[in-house]
Amino acid sequence: MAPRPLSPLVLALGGAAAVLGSVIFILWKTYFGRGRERRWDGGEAWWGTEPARLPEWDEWDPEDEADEEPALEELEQREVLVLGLDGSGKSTFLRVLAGKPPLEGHIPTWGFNSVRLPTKNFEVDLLEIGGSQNLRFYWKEFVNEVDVLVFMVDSADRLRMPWARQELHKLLDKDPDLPVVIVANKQDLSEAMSVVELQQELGLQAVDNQREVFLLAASIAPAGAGFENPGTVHIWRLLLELLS
Ligand SMILES: Nc1nc2c(ncn2[C@@H]2O[C@H](COP(=O)(O)OP(=O)(O)OP(=O)(O)O)[C@@H](O)[C@H]2O)c(=O)[nH]1
Ligand SMILES: [Mg+2]
Repeated sequence: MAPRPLSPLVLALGGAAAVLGSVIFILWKTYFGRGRERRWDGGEAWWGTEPARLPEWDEWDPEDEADEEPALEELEQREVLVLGLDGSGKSTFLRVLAGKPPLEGHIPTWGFNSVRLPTKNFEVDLLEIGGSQNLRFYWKEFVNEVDVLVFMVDSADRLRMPWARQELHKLLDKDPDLPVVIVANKQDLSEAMSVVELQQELGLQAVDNQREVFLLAASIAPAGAGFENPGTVHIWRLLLELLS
């Protein structure tokens, strides 16, 4: 059968997607500005619910970060890309880091979303690109631009775990040196997969063990009181460790 010409609607959507991709890319470049070489020396892959070499939860004092404040223009920049399927909790993570309460319900990100957080020695720019299917195509354009990738997973979304795995591996293949923090989010839900299950389901055993890949269990927006999973603070501490 002869190939059919693309319908005007498909062409229009394709054009819109291409324009959206360029807009995201230009905004990213404008917002974050400068290209920079990464500083990674490599390291060992590590698995578990607790990040290695991090201070204990109760040792963390947010005041520490504000002890000495160099002038803003002196601060170096670090870039963190936050990806993951739609509804996995990326916007919630950025909101909580920015000190805002999680939103009720899922409001999809139709483009990108960012937050800039100053620390003692550098500023951290976190960029979320929405996880809906039409935006996933653009993810790979950004992985070479950043210092760390956070890949958010809804641990209770068992049906779509193969999709999460596929997208994750595309990104891992795109940049073999990029440190990756995989967040096994929504551990507060009863149907959530454990990190051991996720290690299997996400195909992480196959990842080169010289690569820096971390898998952290978290409940970023816990539905109830009393949860004890490491959450946003632990992820943040690990990011600071990797970015230093
Ligand atoms: N139970 C539970 N719900 C969570 C958790 N984290 C986020 N959510 C909820 O999951 C839903 C989706 O969260 P978002 O942060 O909007 O997801 P997203 O990854 O930004 O989605 P897109 O922008 O569409 O890619 C919201 O209703 C959140 O409140 C968690 O740890 N536990
Ligand atoms: Mg979002």
